Amino acid sequence: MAVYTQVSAEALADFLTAYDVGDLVAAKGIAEGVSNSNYLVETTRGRFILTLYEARTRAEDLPWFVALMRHLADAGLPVARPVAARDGGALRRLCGRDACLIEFLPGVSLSTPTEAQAAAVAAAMAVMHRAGEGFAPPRANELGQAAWRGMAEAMGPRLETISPGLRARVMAEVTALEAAWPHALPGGVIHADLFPDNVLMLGGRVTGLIDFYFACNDLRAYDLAVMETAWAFDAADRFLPGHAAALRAGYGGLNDAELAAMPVLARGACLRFLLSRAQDWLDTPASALVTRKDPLSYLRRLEHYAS
Ligand SMILES: Nc1ncnc2c1ncn2[C@@H]1O[C@H](COP(=O)(O)OP(=O)(O)O)[C@@H](O)[C@H]1O
Ligand SMILES: N[C@@H](CCOP(=O)(O)O)C(=O)O
Repeated sequence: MAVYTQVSAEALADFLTAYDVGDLVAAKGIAEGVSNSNYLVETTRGRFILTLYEARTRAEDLPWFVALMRHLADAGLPVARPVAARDGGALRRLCGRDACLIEFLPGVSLSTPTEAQAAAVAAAMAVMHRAGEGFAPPRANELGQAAWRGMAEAMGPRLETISPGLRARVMAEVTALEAAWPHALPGGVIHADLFPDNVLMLGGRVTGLIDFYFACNDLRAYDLAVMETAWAFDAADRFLPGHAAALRAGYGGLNDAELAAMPVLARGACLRFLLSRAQDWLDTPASALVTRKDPLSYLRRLEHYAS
């Protein structure tokens, strides 16, 4: 359960007075998520998501994320709009954190998506990439290829406490990807974390693309590669070729260079999530109500591409 910051009913009711959203009826911490604290808030006027931003999300990036969510919602994508307070601002402070009240979207996250559902989400990603063309300024990917060596070195020998040999394997992969990374592919605004738990669906319809807090400018095909590592493996980390093919068909329009680079991009995506999961594995405070994700699941997926 991702609730790092506990919000009392009194503090929440007071927070809501800054908005024209009615009075507090109920609030519950949300079980899903890893990075930030989220509450489902019900008021006399409807439902909202309250997000309190934790350490990994930098305060100076928040206006960019808010602007991007609005830009994509304006373009017709199923992206939640941050709610403006009476003073016009979308970002406020609550319990010592930056906080945002966000439109609630219908739908559920899938644990075992079908090929058709994967294709529908990849198609939505392609629309999102096109909608991002008009969005500026660019934001660098802080967890992109250039960051991986530093992330790995910062954990250093502690990687061995997760699994013996992990440090050497990670460093070898960092080096291999530094040599092989296809920097010249088409770039743009990408989501960078479009896992099944960041998509809401009703049947075959995509009703929500959420959690834009890793969004940035990077290679578009890398965004699809991130999706492949998350949507095209089963719970035992076995590759699902039908899902991978459905993702590429749903996205459409990859050029030859992008198609040829997909295995390298997918290795990079695996390394990125292996590294961030390892950080969380080693650093999550015991008091946090959060289910840490298994870094070694992403090592097994990495070996699929690297072997
Ligand atoms: N706009 C929204 N509408 C409905 N549910 C949402 C919305 N935003 C988040 N959620 C719910 O909250 C959960 C955690 O949100 P998420 O942004 O993924 O958190 P984190 O940043 O911690 O990963 C999601 O899995 C979803 O269940
Ligand atoms: N999708 C990542 C976790 C990132 O956390 P999120 O809750 O912000 O999506 C992973 O699976 O490692």
